[in-house]
Amino acid sequence: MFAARRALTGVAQSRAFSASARDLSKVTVLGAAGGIGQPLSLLLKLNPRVTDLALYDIRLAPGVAADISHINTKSKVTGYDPTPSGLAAALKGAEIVLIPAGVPRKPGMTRDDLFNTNASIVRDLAKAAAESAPDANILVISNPVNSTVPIVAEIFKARGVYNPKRLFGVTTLDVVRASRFVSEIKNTDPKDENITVVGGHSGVTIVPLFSQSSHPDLVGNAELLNRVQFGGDEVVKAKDGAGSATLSMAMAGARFAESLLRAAQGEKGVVEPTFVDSPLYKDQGVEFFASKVELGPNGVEKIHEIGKVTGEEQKLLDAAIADLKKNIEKGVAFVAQNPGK
Ligand SMILES: NC(=O)C1=CN([C@@H]2O[C@H](COP(=O)(O)OP(=O)(O)OC[C@H]3O[C@@H](n4cnc5c(N)ncnc54)[C@H](O)[C@@H]3O)[C@@H](O)[C@H]2O)C=CC1
Ligand SMILES: O=C([O-])CC(=O)C(=O)O
Repeated sequence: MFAARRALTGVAQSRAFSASARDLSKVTVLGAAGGIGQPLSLLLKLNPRVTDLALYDIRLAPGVAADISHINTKSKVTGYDPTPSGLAAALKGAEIVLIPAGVPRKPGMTRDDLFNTNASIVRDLAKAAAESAPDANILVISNPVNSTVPIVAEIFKARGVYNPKRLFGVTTLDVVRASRFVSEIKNTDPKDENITVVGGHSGVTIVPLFSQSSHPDLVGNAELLNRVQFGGDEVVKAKDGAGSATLSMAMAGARFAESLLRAAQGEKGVVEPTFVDSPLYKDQGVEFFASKVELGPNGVEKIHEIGKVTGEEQKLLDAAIADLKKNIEKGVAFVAQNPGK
């Protein structure tokens, strides 16, 4: 009788837990006062799936939070002070942690030129996340993504809390751009253009697979390929020293967070492109790779195969793999040589 009651209580408790876990979604933004952080936080405040929005930055997060908190949606918004305890409190209980902290490019720079500054920023934030939110989905936006994602992985591994299903490099902007650029050429609605983009998030590591779209004739369109691979440069140039893409990136980051929340709340078949710990090219020494990933309550549910590609696309993939390997190794070596405090 006692055992039966205990068993029943157990069921009731786990139901209660999953019900409340469904209802409560804390999302934390690290770097929330920046060019991406502010509009991203705004979009998250407009998302009814987010119940608790935690904003952290080394400057201005309480101000941004005060501003956003006046928006008449239900979620609670809290801005945290730039202290270790502020950071820990921002992270505690988070289901999703988005990291757009770090410096952006100026004209003439590559994303890799940001490595020296951003690697240590991401490393230190990852340490705090491993400590205070080890089970959260970590979404890395800070560049160079091809290297900052391995940095987070190494930090989590060193602390024994690495879960490859919950670490994501955000490459959504590459598919957002690809669908928009194709729609401009084809005079279609970009929402109908599903362009698969695989690889990583810089230059030649960004590989659109037009042969798998409804416009296979676009394979070999050098101008379009260049625009997709170097779309970020277009914005850096136009902003003329004042930074890189922020608004389109905020939209892409908010879309990815929304997809994760939908999947966590039980929706099936939610697929997003993302840079994850992936088996696809491990035999070639590439530990992380962006491809279509089905999301689920545990994060990564299924990593899609690349599928059929043309000879031309295979050449692009080969070039991407060579660069990716170096970018990933650079992140891993950084943590080994600079473990920090
Ligand atoms: N994954 C992607 O597709 C994209 C990535 N990015 C990258 O996102 C990053 C941020 O770009 P923006 O928002 O334009 O830069 P930003 O300079 O406007 O904002 C960065 C924010 O990070 C904050 N920050 C710096 N160190 C921090 C720390 N230790 N803890 C918390 N916050 C910290 C700064 O105070 C600032 O508010 C850059 O590295 C950029 O290259 C940008 C566009 C697309
Ligand atoms: O180009 C940059 O430096 C920012 C970025 O990652 C993008 O816009 O795709």
